[in-house]
Amino acid sequence: MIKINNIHKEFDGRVVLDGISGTFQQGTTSMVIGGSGTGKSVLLKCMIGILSPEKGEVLFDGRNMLTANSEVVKEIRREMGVLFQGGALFDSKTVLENVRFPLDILTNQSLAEKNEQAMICLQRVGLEKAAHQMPSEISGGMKKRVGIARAIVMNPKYLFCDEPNSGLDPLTALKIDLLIQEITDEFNITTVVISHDMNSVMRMGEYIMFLKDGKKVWEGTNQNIKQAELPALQEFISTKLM
Ligand SMILES: Nc1ncnc2c1ncn2[C@@H]1O[C@H](COP(=O)(O)OP(=O)(O)OP(=O)(O)O)[C@@H](O)[C@H]1O
Repeated sequence: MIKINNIHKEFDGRVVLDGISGTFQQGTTSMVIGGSGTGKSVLLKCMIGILSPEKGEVLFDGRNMLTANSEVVKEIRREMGVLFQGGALFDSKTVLENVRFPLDILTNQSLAEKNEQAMICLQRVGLEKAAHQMPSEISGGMKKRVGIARAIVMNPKYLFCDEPNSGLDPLTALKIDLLIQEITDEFNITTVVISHDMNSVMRMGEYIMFLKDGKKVWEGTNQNIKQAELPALQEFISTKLM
């Protein structure tokens, strides 16, 4: 479980996150949604430790990432998988080498062990046949799946996905959503997804946090989001479903 408490983040005196709190449960796909520039990516970066908020707590099963000693921070980082927007693959590495990369830098395993683990993850996302291809030779949806395989190669307890569907056609987007949900269930991961895509929100949002102007203005589930009476949320839903 990840709990965030009262997260504040400013850039040059401009408040971008204004006291965000919420709980992301284990084995659940949670979503952070909101319009452009409302602070979703900054929140994700504060949660994964790329940015430091001025105030607040980010608790990974009780361990506060912001005040923990460097050993604990390292331990939490090793338990995290991140799927970056656009996949963020290394163009000069093969698919297999991309997936193996976290093992290369974070473990002392032999090459054979690392390749085996990377292949298991590639099989899990249905891409074992593409192992020796270069990223430039595969489609956008396949790149996302490689990104997912890389994000799970260290058996993460926490999975963060920044706009996993951006740039994909609806059918491929659906497949990526299902894959993220299946993996979350199968490995009992605490998954946090940032998305603009209302179809994804309706499919995956077991817990949804809606941000507006750096504030959490609503939280709920995909079961009750359409009944929410907040005008800003209704507007967001109606424009995204058009
Ligand atoms: N490193 C930074 N320095 C200064 N301002 C930043 C920085 N990163 C983000 N911001 C500002 O913080 C605000 C929130 O940005 P953020 O990227 O979190 O929005 P978002 O909700 O993810 O939007 P989008 O859906 O368009 O990606 C924006 O006004 C952005 O310009």
